[in-house]
Amino acid sequence: MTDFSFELLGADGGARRGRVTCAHGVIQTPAFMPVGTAATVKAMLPENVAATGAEIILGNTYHLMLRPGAERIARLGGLHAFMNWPGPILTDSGGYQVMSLSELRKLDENGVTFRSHIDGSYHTLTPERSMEIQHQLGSDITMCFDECPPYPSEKADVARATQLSMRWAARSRAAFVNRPGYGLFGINQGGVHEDLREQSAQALKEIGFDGYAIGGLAVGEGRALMFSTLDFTTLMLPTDKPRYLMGVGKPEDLVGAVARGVDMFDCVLPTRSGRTAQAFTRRGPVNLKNARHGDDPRPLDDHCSCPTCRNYSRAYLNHVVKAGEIIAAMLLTWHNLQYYQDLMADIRRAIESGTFAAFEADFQSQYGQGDI
Ligand SMILES: O=c1[nH]cnc2cc3nc(NCCN4CCOCC4)[nH]c3cc12
Ligand SMILES: [Zn+2]
Repeated sequence: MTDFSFELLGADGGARRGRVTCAHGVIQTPAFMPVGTAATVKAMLPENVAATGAEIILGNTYHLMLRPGAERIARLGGLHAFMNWPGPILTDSGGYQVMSLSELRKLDENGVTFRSHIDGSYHTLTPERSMEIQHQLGSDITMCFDECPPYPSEKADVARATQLSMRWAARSRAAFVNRPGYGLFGINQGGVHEDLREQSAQALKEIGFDGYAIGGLAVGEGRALMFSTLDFTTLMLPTDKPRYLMGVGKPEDLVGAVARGVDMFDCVLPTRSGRTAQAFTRRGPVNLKNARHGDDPRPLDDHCSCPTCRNYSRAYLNHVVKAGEIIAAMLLTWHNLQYYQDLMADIRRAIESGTFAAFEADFQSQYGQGDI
């Protein structure tokens, strides 16, 4: 079995072109990970997720530990077999979703005790239990257990959460089952504060990880503050390891974050929007509920090769959206995932050819135009 590795293949300004190798395959970076929360990328068959060009998907520990249970998935052969996704899987640690989804009971040095949003049962997540669950799922990339402070927060509380997260990072590292091909990523915290980000980066580098995520962002701080925080944070992280910006984001966020040295992304936006009638196109988002599409025979995006754009008109999409038909979620989700993967492929090609700055300028001029 090959070891977990990251190769930096090239750079163009701050943008990097790389390749991650892990147990279940190779990931070209910059990469976007579709979110497969409850062992499914909603409204998509796994083979069709792969057809969009996605090479790695994200699974949520919080959801899977509550239902159907990590031990059950392990008994059934692990998450790859269970959900029929043979490629790489990254799982989050569960911490962030406990804070945003469960009826939080208590957070202390040991971990978090909470009630399930599904049936009210009590559960505890600690760094050790999170590592055990992610091991049972068989994730190629395991995330450290951390605490993501809300925004805005007093700097003192960001410092407290950051220092706790660094102690939890050490416990995560100690509990992680080392296997060739399987990696553990640390998560940099510190809010929007350069000194706290530096302390966190130092702590993580001393422990040593296979990749470094940037947490604590995309929590309401806004794009300008996210980008200004990235401007100094990515430079603190090792250049020879992947950098993963958690929960991001909109197409404009992806392009701007790649320019600032980010290699990996995940976000529910393309799939969630697919279920709420929003489609992404190279000229910006389009709401298919809008009556103006009712007689429009054109495809969503005549530059897109997905089945939705090859076979259906905007008029049809408007109809099935208004009728609440299941195919609406299928077609719009597929298109959105294809749009995100095509954007990442264009970004990778631009970095390879040393034209990323021109690509970014062209993207910004087109994307903001609004729909045709
Ligand atoms: O520090 C973090 N640690 C561990 N997981 C995270 C996940 C995160 N996800 C976001 N933002 C998600 C924003 N989404 C945008 C689309 O709509 C849903 C929310 N920020 C995040 C920060 C962290
Ligand atoms: Zn399409």
